[in-house]
Amino acid sequence: MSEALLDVKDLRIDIVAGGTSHNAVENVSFAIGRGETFGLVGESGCGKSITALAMIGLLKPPLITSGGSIRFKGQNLLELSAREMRKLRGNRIAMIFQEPMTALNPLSPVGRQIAEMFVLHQGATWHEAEKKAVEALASVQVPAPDQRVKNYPHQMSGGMRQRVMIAIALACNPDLLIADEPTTALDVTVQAEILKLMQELCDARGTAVLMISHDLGVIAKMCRRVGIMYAGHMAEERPVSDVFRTPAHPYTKGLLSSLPRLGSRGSHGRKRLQEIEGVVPSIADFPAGCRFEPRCDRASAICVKQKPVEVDLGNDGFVRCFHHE
Ligand SMILES: Nc1ncnc2c1ncn2[C@@H]1O[C@H](COP(=O)(O)OP(=O)(O)OP(=O)(O)O)[C@@H](O)[C@H]1O
Repeated sequence: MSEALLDVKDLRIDIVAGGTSHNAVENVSFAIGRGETFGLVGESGCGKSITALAMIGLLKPPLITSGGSIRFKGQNLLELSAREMRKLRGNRIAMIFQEPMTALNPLSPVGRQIAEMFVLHQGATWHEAEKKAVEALASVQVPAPDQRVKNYPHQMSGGMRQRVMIAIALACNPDLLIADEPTTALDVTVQAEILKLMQELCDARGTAVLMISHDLGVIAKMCRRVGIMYAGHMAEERPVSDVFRTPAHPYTKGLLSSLPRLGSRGSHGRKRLQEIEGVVPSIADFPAGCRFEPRCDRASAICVKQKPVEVDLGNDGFVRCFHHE
């Protein structure tokens, strides 16, 4: 990859409270090229969302970034002031959350919330910004956008609200869009429409996407490369096609074998992972060695004692496992 747009190196996030500290994310590294769509996948609680929040400077105590770097266009975001980060957020890096209702302001018409982006980041007047908001709503295929701009979030369906979130996120043509489980709260047909829309808009604008999901199926459709997280570690990171053809980490194998077969569908990630025995350990109980060791059928003595390091698999991929395939 030529110089990456985003380059996360050895990111570490700890939970520090009441005089104790627990590690939540450790040694997480990945890079995203300009215009590339990268997927981050893993079970609930593995640290996907807090990794994303760290990238836009929205991590709040007790969570703190305690190591590593997040370089965006060469600049380490962890060194920026709150003011500098505010200028970047929503402008060059935007984020779409799982539940638009919590991200949107319930007391403000959606058009106003879109317009705010143009005023805040592009110096537009409110008059100009409100005109642009209608165009932005049309670009996410909301019918009668000139009327819909006056709606409050509760007057819209879940799918329409998520379209509004996409309009807000893409208003300033960001270089990077972080989409954290953007369709999990929606029903299947709407999910597919929203993902297609997001992909088309980002492709057309050359926007890079960090797509976060518990669903490897969604990632496979949208992304070229994927990072598979387990209990705050990156287990494997590779082109999606390689992961499907030759999964290297035992956890990845488990994830793949619990994907629903064609024609069946499970809507909850947790159910799909039933083929891997056991549950993700809680943060306070992370094993000292490999964090997947208690659930792993290939584990040996070294896995109990030592943390696996990155093993280069070629073709821009690595795995962290002593007994990888
Ligand atoms: N504010 C907080 N205080 C303490 N612990 C937190 C806080 N937010 C998240 N955590 C913990 O950090 C870990 C990682 O959470 P995170 O939300 O990133 O997981 P995730 O992989 O995105 O899962 P999900 O798909 O359910 O959102 C979890 O164990 C979670 O309980």
